[in-house]
Amino acid sequence: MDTLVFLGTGDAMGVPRVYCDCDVCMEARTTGTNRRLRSLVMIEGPEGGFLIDCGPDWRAQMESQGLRFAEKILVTHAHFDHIGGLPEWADACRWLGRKGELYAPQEVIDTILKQFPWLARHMNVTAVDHGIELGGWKIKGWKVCHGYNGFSYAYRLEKNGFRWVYCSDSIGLNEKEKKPLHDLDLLVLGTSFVHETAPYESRSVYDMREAAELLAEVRPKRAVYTHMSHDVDLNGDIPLPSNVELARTGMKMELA
Ligand SMILES: Nc1ccn([C@@H]2O[C@H](COP(=O)(O)O)[C@@H](O)[C@H]2O)c(=O)n1
Repeated sequence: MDTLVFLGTGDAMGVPRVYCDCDVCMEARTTGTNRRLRSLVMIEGPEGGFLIDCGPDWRAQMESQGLRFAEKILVTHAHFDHIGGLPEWADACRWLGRKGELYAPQEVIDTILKQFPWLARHMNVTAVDHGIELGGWKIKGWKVCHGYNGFSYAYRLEKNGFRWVYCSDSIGLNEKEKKPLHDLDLLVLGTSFVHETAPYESRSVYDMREAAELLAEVRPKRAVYTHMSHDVDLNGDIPLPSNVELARTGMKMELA
């Protein structure tokens, strides 16, 4: 059986935010329930495992699991909070004398290699625009609106009849972008805020009110929210649809 492990559940700045003394950030610094590294998940299973994304907390996330090597990483988009750990991964590949396998859509690969041109010396890079199979999962990606910050990709994964989507960075999806979100056993959705009050045109990720509307439309059996900022207090009483839970650092779920 495959397991999904949430190694990072935070937004681009993580929790606590360096500059912030709010209650959630202070709690994150002390007891730590709200301590959140940048969003990254690991899929583990008998046919092999892989990571989705490789943000700047990748090193700490590997250490937290006692992992010494990541062989395969699938990337959603080329923003710092999702690719900032790639140079450290490349260094690990170099010093271990092993090639990593990096997977992403071609336009994402182009941006990554422009920013970190030496990566290609230490890893094989594969475009996934026509789909890919990893760990026995049939995976199809599609481009999703990331609002003010441009675009990201979401991935739909299917194996042994279990269907789930990882969509960490999106907002205001149109009908075409929503289509692969139907008939899901699990939707992992990024929701940076409970209720984000910034002007819509300055925003880049769903908030939890908008996410509830999306879920009412696409009706996954279950949903997990991730990519959460310091607006989200895991000790608080956040109104959520009955089939939704909030991801916690280190949380594991069976994908069956
Ligand atoms: N072209 C860009 C634009 C933004 N970034 C980084 O992405 C993060 C955006 O945060 P979200 O709330 O939209 O997830 C932030 O770390 C920006 O610095 C980038 O790398 N490239």
